[in-house]
Amino acid sequence: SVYYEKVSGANSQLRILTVATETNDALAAFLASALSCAGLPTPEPLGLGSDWLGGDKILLMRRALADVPDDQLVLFSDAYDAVFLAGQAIRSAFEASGAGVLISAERFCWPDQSLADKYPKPPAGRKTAYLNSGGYMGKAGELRRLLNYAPITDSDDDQLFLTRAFLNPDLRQRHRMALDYDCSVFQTLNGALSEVSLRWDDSGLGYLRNTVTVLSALLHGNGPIKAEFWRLTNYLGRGWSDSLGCQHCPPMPPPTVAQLLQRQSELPYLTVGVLLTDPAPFPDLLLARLAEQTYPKQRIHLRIDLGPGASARNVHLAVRDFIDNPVHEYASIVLNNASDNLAFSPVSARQILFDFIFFVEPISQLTGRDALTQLVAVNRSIVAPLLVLPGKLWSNFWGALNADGYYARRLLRHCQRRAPWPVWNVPYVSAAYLINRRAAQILLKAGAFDSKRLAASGVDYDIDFASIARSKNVFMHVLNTLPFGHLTDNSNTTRLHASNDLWEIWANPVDWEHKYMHPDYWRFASDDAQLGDFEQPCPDVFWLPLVTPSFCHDLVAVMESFGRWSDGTNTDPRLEGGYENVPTRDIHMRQVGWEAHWLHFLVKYMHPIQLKLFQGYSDKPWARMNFVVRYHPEEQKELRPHHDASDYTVNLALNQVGEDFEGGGCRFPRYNCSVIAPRLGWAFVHPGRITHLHEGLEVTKGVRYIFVT
Ligand SMILES: O=C(O)CCC(=O)C(=O)O
Ligand SMILES: [Fe+2]
Repeated sequence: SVYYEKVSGANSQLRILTVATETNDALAAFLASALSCAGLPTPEPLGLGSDWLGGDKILLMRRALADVPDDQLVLFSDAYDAVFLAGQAIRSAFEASGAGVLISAERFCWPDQSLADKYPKPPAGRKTAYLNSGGYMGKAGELRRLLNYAPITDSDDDQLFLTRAFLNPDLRQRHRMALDYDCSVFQTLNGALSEVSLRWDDSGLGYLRNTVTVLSALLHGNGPIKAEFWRLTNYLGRGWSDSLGCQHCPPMPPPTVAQLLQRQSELPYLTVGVLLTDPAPFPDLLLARLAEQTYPKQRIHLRIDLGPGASARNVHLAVRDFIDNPVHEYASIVLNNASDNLAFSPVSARQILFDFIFFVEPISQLTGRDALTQLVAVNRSIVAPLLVLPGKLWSNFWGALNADGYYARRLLRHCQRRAPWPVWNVPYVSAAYLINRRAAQILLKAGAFDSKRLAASGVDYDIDFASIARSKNVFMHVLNTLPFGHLTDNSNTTRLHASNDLWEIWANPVDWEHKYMHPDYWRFASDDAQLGDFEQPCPDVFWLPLVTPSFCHDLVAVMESFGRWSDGTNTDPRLEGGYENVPTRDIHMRQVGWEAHWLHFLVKYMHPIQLKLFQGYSDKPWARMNFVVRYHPEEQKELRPHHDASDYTVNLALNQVGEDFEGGGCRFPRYNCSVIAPRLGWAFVHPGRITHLHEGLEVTKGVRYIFVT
């Protein structure tokens, strides 16, 4: 898609010829750049649909020039790594050069280095001593004669062919061949990156300044610097304006949900592929957030791949729950329980029948409900919503690569800023991205989805995928129009427990809080809240909304699957003294490997509350005893009056009176007062000693779980 408005009509005084065997994003960028420059005609691609061979470039040009009038000015440029920066300047620069044929110059002698000392010396201060065949211009008659100076076959090297002509003094003189040492038309970038710099003009548009010579008209990303070249193009050719944002981007705002629903039957079909093949923190949130996307589900074919990396019980439960939920109304749902060791799910031909494929990896949490809608609206080959690991310098795109194709630098200059349609061409995206059908077909053909080839290569699949996309000129973009969501860190995600997300309290605190902190907790923890805001069911016993039902459910699941409840006698080998004065049937947090996590919880979430409830007790809380108690009429049904060995005790209800059990509660005899209707996910907090003797009341039916600390 080209969104440029043509600034002026074609210039009959110049024709631009290029060779392009296939259409791709690089060719589109080349064409679009010409359209964005005043005074340039639309480039004419030669050779579309044919196979690529070096000598073809010369042969195709000879053929194309055959019927062009002799005095027609013609510019040839490579198509896949070049963009125009200026239009009118080309003609004047050519005329000023006085050359019959002006040829692009670069810093490296290639492909035959032994020819280097045959070259004439460049003017003082110029390092572009050697010929580059990616760009040249001249009158058609002159070019035709030059290109026919010797026979060439399609497998010959075009640069060598032109080099030999240039190094022949007779030919050089006859055709008045000159290298563009000043880069006045042809700016080659290989080896010159440190000598060009991005500048901003008065209207905020980016342009490139060559610090040695001049402003050039045609930028050529020759050699192995493609990622740097495409990075620069984000800002050039009216690509970015400081005030207006992305200029390559569609001028309209994205469609609203209402508009979408109106034209639902015209909307493209999507395959959404959720790749739960690696450890997946918060799989339930991931799926729920996907289900909350505004893009109409009737246009989405959902495919979930479960791989060995996601073997955790909670992942399977989340997927089961999600698929069993009938409200989703997807066009189809397929669950693929991969038994083999696939690193990356293959894309089937069937999926490519649809207009787009959206890949979602286990570390993507798409909280922005319009993400899919906007990605579809920008319709790029590959486009990723910008996702960042909260509070960390880790994102799902990279701004630059090292020589091995791995991470070198994250940031583009402006990508962190939201503006109308900022779409950035980047050398690597991951975690969540939309691929349009045309790009998917190219990538499929190139083997990007071939898991056997990938496994044999031993390369990480994201690195492999991005490098294939780059090699095929399938551009990867990152979009930053909305807060689309965030990444999770799954590098230490455990799969050992019944409810692994509880263990994510350090690695992924944002989602942890979303899933596990009671939504009303924050009100009580805020600076405004005071002692008087806490309900007191009994004197100096304070109600506190602390955690969600999910927390309660998950913790009970962990305990029950662990299963080694104490026997309720006074002998307790888990304690230092081996003796428990007031035993309960319980499991300690330490036994399930979640003690440090809970102690962290106390410091992070109980400390602010403690400061309000017990003025002057400003030390960070710590607890020796952290355990879940199970009361059951036939096991332990009550607990005799006692004091706790604590300054204060937190007693958290993990299930619900009336539903899960009858009876129970906690009685404080000194006040003749009981907390008999514990609220799920709420804790009551009371002093442990002296005044707050307390007892656990009898459970008459069912099972009561509490978490005491
Ligand atoms: O059953 C209750 O709520 C009281 C539990 C208790 O006091 C304890 O475990 O120390
Ligand atoms: Fe107690």
